[in-house]
Amino acid sequence: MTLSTFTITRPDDWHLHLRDGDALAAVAAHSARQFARAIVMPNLKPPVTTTAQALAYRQRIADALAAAPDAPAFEPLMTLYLTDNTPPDEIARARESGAVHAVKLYPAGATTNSDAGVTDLLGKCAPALEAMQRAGMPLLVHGEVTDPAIDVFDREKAFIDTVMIPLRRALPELRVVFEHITTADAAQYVRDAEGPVAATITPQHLLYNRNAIFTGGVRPHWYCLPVLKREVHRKALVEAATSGNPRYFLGTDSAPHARGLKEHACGCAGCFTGFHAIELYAHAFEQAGRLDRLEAFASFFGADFYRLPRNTGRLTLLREPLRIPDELPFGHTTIVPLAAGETLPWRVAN
Ligand SMILES: NC(=O)N[C@@H](CC(=O)O)C(=O)O
Ligand SMILES: [Zn+2]
Ligand SMILES: [Zn+2]
Repeated sequence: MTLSTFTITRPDDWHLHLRDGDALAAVAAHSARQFARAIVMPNLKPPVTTTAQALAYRQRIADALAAAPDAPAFEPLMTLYLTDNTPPDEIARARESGAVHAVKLYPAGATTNSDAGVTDLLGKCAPALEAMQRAGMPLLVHGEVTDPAIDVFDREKAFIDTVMIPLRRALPELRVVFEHITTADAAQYVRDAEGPVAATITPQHLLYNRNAIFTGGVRPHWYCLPVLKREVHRKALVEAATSGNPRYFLGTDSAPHARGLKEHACGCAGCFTGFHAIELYAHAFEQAGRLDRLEAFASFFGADFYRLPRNTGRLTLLREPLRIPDELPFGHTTIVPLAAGETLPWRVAN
């Protein structure tokens, strides 16, 4: 039987870039329309490295939402940007604030606004990591090595071997989320590893393989990091996301960049899915014949990992075509959502 409506517990987004200023004002309400809460990434310029900065950023998000007409209630869950110099005290302050829910590792140079990131994780960050392990504060990981000698498609796998395994051997009780996994290797690592480890999976990595970046020409709106991989990896991610294993949960990695900075000689990495994320996931799960597993992936497993209550609100999807706009307003410019101009089979009911 083909469903015509589909209702789930209101989902959360466990990996979201909201940016700041005009960009924040342009994108925040899109996420609030779908999600009750989101883990908000700290890679602003300058990065959010202290609890005081995280609290100020949280207020700017609240202000942006208050200014947006009819944005539903939305709770930003804040994060800190780990640096070589993060003091253990800052972890204690973060925990006490009740507003900071995780600390993000960007290997220096790995991705957008990662210049202030970590150069030597166990060498420089051991005091902060030990404090996090004690406090039960999750470490969120952009899991790619930055060695230019390693092929860009192999950087996630190399990260598992050279960083993730030694990290988790040194700090076995540290809670770790392997963010935006893109390979069968990462899915398998997370499935089989001992201890408190989980992973987020984006809609683009469930729906597309790397051919999408090169279909008839170079397609910058499909370029994100970690870059899309081969079909065998996409299939493994679909298998993981729809498996019912609570270690895998929703994190869009919606990463807005102005149109002109994507369609550029050196285009920014990041797919903007904040407008239509849950519809993209619904499409991916339905294609896999597992729409019944969407709710736990989107609304239960992340909250459980973060030790937060599950949401009580609901979100209804209608089987009505959603044409993805060619572009959307973005401050003084525009932004192009992933798969602009295409049509999805589900859309969120108003
Ligand atoms: N995913 C991306 O391609 N880009 C993200 C950074 C990140 O999550 O790595 C961004 O902030 O633009
Ligand atoms: Zn990342
Ligand atoms: Zn991200």
